[in-house]
Amino acid sequence: MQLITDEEIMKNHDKPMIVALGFFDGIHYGHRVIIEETVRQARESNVLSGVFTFHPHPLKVLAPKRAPGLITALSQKRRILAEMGVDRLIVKAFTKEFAATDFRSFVQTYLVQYLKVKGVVVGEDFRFGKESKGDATAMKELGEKYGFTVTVFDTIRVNGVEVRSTLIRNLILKGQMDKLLTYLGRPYTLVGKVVRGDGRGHQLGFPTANLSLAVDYVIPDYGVYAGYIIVHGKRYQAVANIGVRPTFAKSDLSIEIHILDYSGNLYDEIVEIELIKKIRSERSFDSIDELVAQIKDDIVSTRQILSNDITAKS
Ligand SMILES: Cc1cc2nc3c(=O)[nH]c(=O)nc-3n(C[C@H](O)[C@H](O)[C@H](O)COP(=O)(O)O)c2cc1C
Ligand SMILES: Nc1ncnc2c1ncn2[C@@H]1O[C@H](COP(=O)(O)OP(=O)(O)O)[C@@H](O)[C@H]1O
Repeated sequence: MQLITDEEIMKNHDKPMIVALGFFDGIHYGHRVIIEETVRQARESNVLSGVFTFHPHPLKVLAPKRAPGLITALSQKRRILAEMGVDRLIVKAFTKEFAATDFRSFVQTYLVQYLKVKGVVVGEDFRFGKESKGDATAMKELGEKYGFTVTVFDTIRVNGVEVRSTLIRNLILKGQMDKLLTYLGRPYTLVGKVVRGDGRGHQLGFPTANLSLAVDYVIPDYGVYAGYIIVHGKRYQAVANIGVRPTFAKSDLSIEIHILDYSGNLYDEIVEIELIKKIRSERSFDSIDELVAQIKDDIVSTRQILSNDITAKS
């Protein structure tokens, strides 16, 4: 998959393309339907398939206080889209200046003049251009004017529920990872770098890799989760504590992962954790012995949960 960013967008691309437009945070089940249709149409018409997205999240620029936590970092979107067979990922830097572009000139300049778009695929709630004045109806009119097709999808439902990024975010916030799988189509995954902590994990007998997150992710409900960690492309069973470690009178957010049946140095490695199921809430223990006994129990629960895990890849 070819990545096209800012300056490269403003060139004349000669190969025609059918493009899905949106921020696509999470690339959840609904997004996948839109993107799969884009790839299908492109193959049928023998043109390139593309996803046109923005970075960072528009609200991060326009109203930072209202910006939601992210479900996917750009690097994750990139990998998922490549796996889906998308030919081009176009990432437009979202700036205040760009946000002031009239929706007609966005279409005329970016889609028609530079990208030679033959078709556009969007969800019914897609809004674009200055003050979000452009919508699906406007896109259809512009399609007729410039000669590209416009496919508009109603919001996709699963089990009668509309799948939206907000729904996914709320399930993460509530720690409902198993329910989330239905709507996201894969486990919630966070990318980060392993940094040094207080060195207490080894003393407890359970070393924990401390994750410094790559982006402002949606932070799951504080607690202990069974899941996996991916290191150098290899997947290990793991148990994660997400919270503030009240036992040690700490208050900053920490994401700590103990990897089952593993020893090795992970400092400075970029790793990915997949959260499969919440085991319990984080709590304060009266003694280290009690915490250690509970961690042992958490590990037993983790093994049991992962032995029944439908996402386990053998
Ligand atoms: C499975 C697991 C569960 C944990 N649960 C809690 C908890 O409920 N409350 C708490 O204060 N610390 C808990 N911890 C401890 C901290 O997350 C952390 O491992 C410990 O403070 C060591 O920190 P360090 O890596 O910075 O040395 C848990 C650790 C693990 C591995
Ligand atoms: N099974 C394991 N799970 C997690 N980290 C491990 C494991 N074995 C070794 N390590 C290493 O130990 C480090 C964590 O040890 P710990 O005593 O908790 O120190 P810190 O407080 O710096 O995180 C990890 O960052 C990793 O490099």
